[in-house]
Amino acid sequence: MTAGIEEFVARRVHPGRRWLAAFRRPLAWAPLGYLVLLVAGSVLAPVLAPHSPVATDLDHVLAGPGPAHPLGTDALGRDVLTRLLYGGQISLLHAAIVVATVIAVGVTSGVVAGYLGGWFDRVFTWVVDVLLAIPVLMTLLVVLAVVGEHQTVVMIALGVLVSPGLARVVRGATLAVRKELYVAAARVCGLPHHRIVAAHVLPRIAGPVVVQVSLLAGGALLIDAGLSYLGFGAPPPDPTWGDMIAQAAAVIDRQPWLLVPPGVVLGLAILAFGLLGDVVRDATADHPPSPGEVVTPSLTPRDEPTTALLSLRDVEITLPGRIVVEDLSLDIGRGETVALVGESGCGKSITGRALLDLLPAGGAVTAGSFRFDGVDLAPAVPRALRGTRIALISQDPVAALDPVCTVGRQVAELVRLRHGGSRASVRARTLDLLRDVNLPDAVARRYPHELSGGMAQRVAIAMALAGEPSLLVADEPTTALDAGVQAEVLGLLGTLQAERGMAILLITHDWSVVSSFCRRAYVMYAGHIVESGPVEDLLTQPRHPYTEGLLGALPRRARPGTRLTAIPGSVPEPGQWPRGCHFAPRCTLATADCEAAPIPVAEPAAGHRTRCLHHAKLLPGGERASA
Ligand SMILES: Nc1ncnc2c1ncn2[C@@H]1O[C@H](COP(=O)(O)OP(=O)(O)OP(=O)(O)O)[C@@H](O)[C@H]1O
Repeated sequence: MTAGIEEFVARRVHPGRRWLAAFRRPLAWAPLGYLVLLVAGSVLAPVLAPHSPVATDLDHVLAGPGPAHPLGTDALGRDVLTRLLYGGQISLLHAAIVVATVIAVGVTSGVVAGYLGGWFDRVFTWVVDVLLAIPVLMTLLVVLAVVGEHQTVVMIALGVLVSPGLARVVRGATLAVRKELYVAAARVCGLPHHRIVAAHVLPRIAGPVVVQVSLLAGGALLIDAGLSYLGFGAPPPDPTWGDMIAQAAAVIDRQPWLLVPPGVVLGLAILAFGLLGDVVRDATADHPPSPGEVVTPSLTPRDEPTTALLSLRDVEITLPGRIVVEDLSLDIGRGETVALVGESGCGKSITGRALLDLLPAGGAVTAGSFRFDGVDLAPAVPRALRGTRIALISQDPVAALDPVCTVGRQVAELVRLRHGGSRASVRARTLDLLRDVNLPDAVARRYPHELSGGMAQRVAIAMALAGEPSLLVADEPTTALDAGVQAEVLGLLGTLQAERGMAILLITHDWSVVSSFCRRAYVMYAGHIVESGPVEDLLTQPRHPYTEGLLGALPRRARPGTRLTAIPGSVPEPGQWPRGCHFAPRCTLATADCEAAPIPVAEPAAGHRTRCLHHAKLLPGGERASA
């Protein structure tokens, strides 16, 4: 495993186990236990309290702790312990109202802004900036002046005023999760947004949210006590902790002890919320991974073209400010495996993503036609097709899996979405899918970090198969795997394809994968398809100097004693392409004509097309052959 992958996996240790580990420490239980005690004491105050909270004992005014009054009495002879217990009812309820409001407003708006992005996010950021500039206490005093007698409204107002801080944290965390491949994979699989948020976003941002909320709860208790202290709290005679502190402060010279019980209870409650936040932060921090496993390979490629399933004609794909794919025409038959091959940066992945309407932000198909199963799909693929008729697997399967869900749950989620049915039937179908990709049932209980690269890719394939797609876009599905596992995964794809009659667009830069797995291939260079045809013809008789150059650089095709040839230069960036042939600046056959105007596509042999004016020179006996 490379350092990068280790690092990646380290971020993906399942949080459930971390939380269990974190709560094994006494430090974690102490604050939780204290808060549970406080809540229980307040709720059970009518049962536990030795006196009524308003009963006065004028014979024992400002008494210290004693048998009749374990924590003493206040200036009116009321039992301090009783008032502490009852006071918790109001103080904790107020804190709970603030927390509930903050969660409802802050978490909801933060998640929506982070997940949707775009104009909503821009408006959200602007509003949050404005709200953060408003002084909370000053505004609260205005609210108190207007609706001071309605304490619930005051607490809701406090929640709204402090929620922008949490909303900003939540937005940031959601933005990070939204960029994860498994969220893109869930979208590709057609999961609705609310399900993606519930299943994949919220569990990942739960840590920061709980930390923030626990700190806010402590802060809310403090503000509530402060308001009571200032006389804006619940009206007498109902006790609150803040009110008790205010009364104790008034007689501090006569009975300093009176300040201790409410001060300690309140102080410890605030400390407990803070410590709880620390525990949650530790629980959601990164930990080292468990080692993966190794699987063994076998290869059984299949490829039988039938009638056209997908046809692209003269397609142009634009990313912000530049065209990245131009004049692209491509056909894939039903059940056919077609390769899209070329150097890095030629536009292969962008083409594959356009088929699923998954272009980067600002990207669009800006010209051409796009037919799938006889239906014109331009300018974009309907979302309903994603994950059902057209599915995607990528080169980083672990990143496409949600690290906090078991494999079984992730596959089952898609099975339920696609086919519905009872719990038992979803489970049976899930296990069938895993068996189809040669994974044992036990894998359903594992988390993504417990899988080897090959196993993770099998799971990704199982998830892609859940919708029973007619076309699978496989974007470098074996690049991250070692040679043996690579062959095994390709073999599996071949078997599944033969069994299901599914077409595959295999995006790769590896000619050995092309030759062992596909019968037809499209060679892509700098946004153009420069050559296409049967793989055998491309390998034995390339009709474009770029294809020839790629093949000439393959070590296994070199004759002993001869030097490997490499194509000089590098692929030009979009926007820096020549007007005519994009390959001309690197081509040894190029003439002035090549750069003068766009090059028409020629078909020198049936089904074998090239975008080269000089393709005849590559034939045996041609200029290149005799050179
Ligand atoms: N998210 C993006 N934002 C801006 N430009 C992008 C983005 N993704 C790709 N591009 C650009 O689009 C062009 C084609 O990229 P693409 O990823 O399709 O190439 P590729 O042939 O698949 O290469 P690789 O095998 O390295 O993925 C490149 O110039 C690349 O810089």
